[in-house]
Parts: sequence; structure tokens; C-alpha cells
Amino acid sequence: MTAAGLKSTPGGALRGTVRAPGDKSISHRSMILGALASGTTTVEGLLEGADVLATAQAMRSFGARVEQEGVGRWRIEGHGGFAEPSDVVDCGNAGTSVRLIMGAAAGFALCATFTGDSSLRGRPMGRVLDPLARMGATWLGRDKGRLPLTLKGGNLRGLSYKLPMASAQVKSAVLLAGLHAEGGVEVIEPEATRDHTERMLRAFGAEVIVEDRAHGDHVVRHIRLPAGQKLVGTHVSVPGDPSSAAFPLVAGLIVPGSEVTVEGVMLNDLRTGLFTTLQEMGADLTIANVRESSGEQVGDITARYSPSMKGVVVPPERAPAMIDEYPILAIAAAFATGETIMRGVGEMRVKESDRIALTAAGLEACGVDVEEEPEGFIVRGTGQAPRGGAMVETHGDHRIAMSHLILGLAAQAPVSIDEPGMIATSFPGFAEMMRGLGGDLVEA
Ligand SMILES: O=C(O)C1=C[C@@H](OP(=O)(O)O)[C@@H](O)[C@H](O)C1
Ligand SMILES: C=C(OP(=O)(O)O)C(=O)O
Repeated sequence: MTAAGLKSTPGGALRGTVRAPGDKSISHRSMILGALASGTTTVEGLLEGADVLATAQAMRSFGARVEQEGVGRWRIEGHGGFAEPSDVVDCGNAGTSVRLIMGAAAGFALCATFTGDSSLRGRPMGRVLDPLARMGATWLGRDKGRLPLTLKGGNLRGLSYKLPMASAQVKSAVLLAGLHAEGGVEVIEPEATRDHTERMLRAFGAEVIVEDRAHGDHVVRHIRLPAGQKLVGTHVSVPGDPSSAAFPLVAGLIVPGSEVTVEGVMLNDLRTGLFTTLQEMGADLTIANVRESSGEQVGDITARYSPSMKGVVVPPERAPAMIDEYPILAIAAAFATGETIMRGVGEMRVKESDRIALTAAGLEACGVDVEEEPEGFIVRGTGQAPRGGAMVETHGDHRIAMSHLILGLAAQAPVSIDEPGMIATSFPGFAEMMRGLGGDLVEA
């Protein structure tokens, strides 16, 4: 028997105020740093999505006590280090989970075998294994460092590592390994990526030195973690996830008559590239009540129906600040007039799916003119609602699923997706939230 899909049908205006679910990146890190630290870490607002729950389970297998105390409220008792797991560590669908945990584990004299679901087993791990091997870790696995693989850590040397691609996961893996490397580590970022690991390491008591150095008109970020850091448990309040808020907000922009507010959205400028881009397209997107929470700015974002959006060229250097948001940007672009050109996003091809290929295929199936390039794509909108009326294959990718369901709320005919269960990796409660705003989403 195959599981039912999910179908979204165009209907009336979306209206209401909702709260963004907890940020996935920060939720993963709160579990991992809590387990590495000595003492108690308490977390509120944790995203209880499948990806983060996989990290919680992994932290138990490395010896931490991890308990849920209420909705979004968790307690982690860390022992100041990782113990050797007695079984395979399964990180499910979560790239952030496995890459950060491999980095953290490499600092200890232990042997751990990692695996994941079929999507994660197809994703490149060499990008993390290369710097870890240069620090002295060893690993054994199949070709090109695909999972499953076994990592042996301990006795690490320091490293100065220039990131070959803009990846916060690789940066974080090196920094976490660096906690137990002789001489500390330095990561050099030609393009700044989300800085949640650096911020949270500081909140746990570590010294992290960040320096932006000008090279001509380009700024290169140097992040240094000196040797001998001790992490101490703390309290983490997780802000709302801008990558999840993107879905109800884009729905508000494209469904006629809508007004949707998402409260408590993190506004870290290394995450808000989508909102900047939508405003450049002419979207009626306003940010209010900006405040600080646990070292991050948060605000309430309101999206009002915006029938006159225009296509734009998205600057490639903005990609790290919105890398997970291109599929939903492409949906907004399909309702705008003119070309939206998205380049410098080759990293999209190595996410949960090849997101350039699947976004292009899904939009084309819904009657949208899309041109795929090796490292980007162009969406040509007509200013009219696209035809819709397709069953979109998601290859188990939560963001591809949610993006096309949002399209279906404003297209001329319903859109269905397969594998709706995967949405819970990052946004459990997505369908209920959209229904609460007035969206017609039903099993199909
Ligand atoms: O560090 C993180 O929490 C993440 C970094 C990004 O991946 P890359 O580091 O591969 O760019 C992003 O796509 C992912 O959803 C979460
Ligand atoms: C790419 C993503 O996550 P991860 O790399 O953690 O699987 C995502 O959530 O869009």
C-alpha cells in the first residue's frame, strides 16, 4: 500500500497570525553543544522535527542524558565529552546532524559508525571528512565518503582551513573538532555563512575570535577557536525559523486578498536573504516588533497579497543567506512578471534532493517556464497564476513538498505532492498551520 499524498487547492484569502516553529539549525546545535558541555543545558522552543529528534537520539548514543520536559522544552545533561556509541548512529534525513556530529566526535578517542536514510546516504561527506582527516581523524567507508562510514577520532592536531564551498555545516564540523584539537583551529570563509555555531559556542563559554579581512573589494572571514576551551551547560531559547516562516509568508503574497503574519522570526542577516529578495521584487512584506532574544534579533513579519511583483536578478553572493529558500522563492517568482535569475546556487544540487532539478521539474509540470543551468535556474513569470494541476514528485525532500503545496493554494488548479510525511523533518504541523490560515490542504 502506498501512503497518501497531500493536495492543495486554490481557494479564498489566507488570513491570520501564526508562530514560526523553532529554528532547525539552532535546535541541532543546542543538542550537540549541550551534550559536549559539562552540566545541564535547558532548551525552550526546540524544533521537534524528525531531523532534530535524530540529533537528540544520537546525543544519547554518545552518552548524554537527553529528556523532553514539555512541548519544545528539553534538558540535556552533558559529561564534557562524547563516549563511544555501542551501535550505529542513524541521522535519518539530516545533513546538519551527521556533519556536525562527525566533527564533534572526531575530537574523542572513539570509533563510531554513521548512517542515514537513502537521501542522506547519497549526499557528500568528503567535504567534512577531508578537514577532519587533515586534523588526524581516520575513516573507512564507501566511495567518495558516502554514508555509511566509520570514523575514528582522538589526538587531533590544529588546522587552518579555507572552506572550498560556502557551507556552515563544514565550518561547524571543523570548529567542533577544534574544541579538542591541539593548537585550536581557524576556519577561513570566503563567503560568510550562518554563524549559529560561533554564537552558541560563545554562549557555552568558549572564546571564538571572528575577524573580517578586506581583500580588495571582497571580505574574507577568519574564525579562530583557540585551544583549551571548556563548554559549560547553559539555557538556549530557540528563535523562530526563517526558512519555515518562508512558506506561510510566500502563500500570503500570492493568494489573492491574503494577509498573513508570522511572529518570532529570527532576523540574523546570514539567514534573511529571501525576505530581502522578495522586497526587491516589490512584495508587501513588513517587519515589526524587532527585539532581541538569546543573542539573536527576532521580529514579526507580515505578508500581504502582492499582485505586482517583478522578476529580479538574485545576487549570487546572497546565496548562503537563503540557500534553503530558493525553491519557495521560485514559487513567488512564478507569480511575478518577468525573469527571476538565480545563479551561483550549485550547492542546491547536493541537498536532500537535487533541488535545482526538482524545482524546475515541479514548476514545469505546473505550466511555468523554467530554464535550468548547471549552477542555477531562471523562472519566467507572466504575472498570472500558473496552471498548476500536477502531481509533483518530491524525492522525499521536505522543502520541495512544501513549496509546491504553496503553489497549489494560488494556482488555477490543485497541486499534489507525494511523501507528505517527510515535511515533518523540518516543519511538523505545516499542513495544520496552513489550514488554520484558511488553506485547503487535504490527503490525496
Ligand atoms: O548549518 C546548518 O544548520 C545548515 C547549513 C546549510 O547547509 P550547508 O552547510 O551544506 O550549506 C543548510 O542548507 C542546512 O539546511 C542547515
Ligand atoms: C538542507 C537542509 O537540511 P540538512 O542539510 O540538515 O539535511 C534543509 O533543511 O533544507
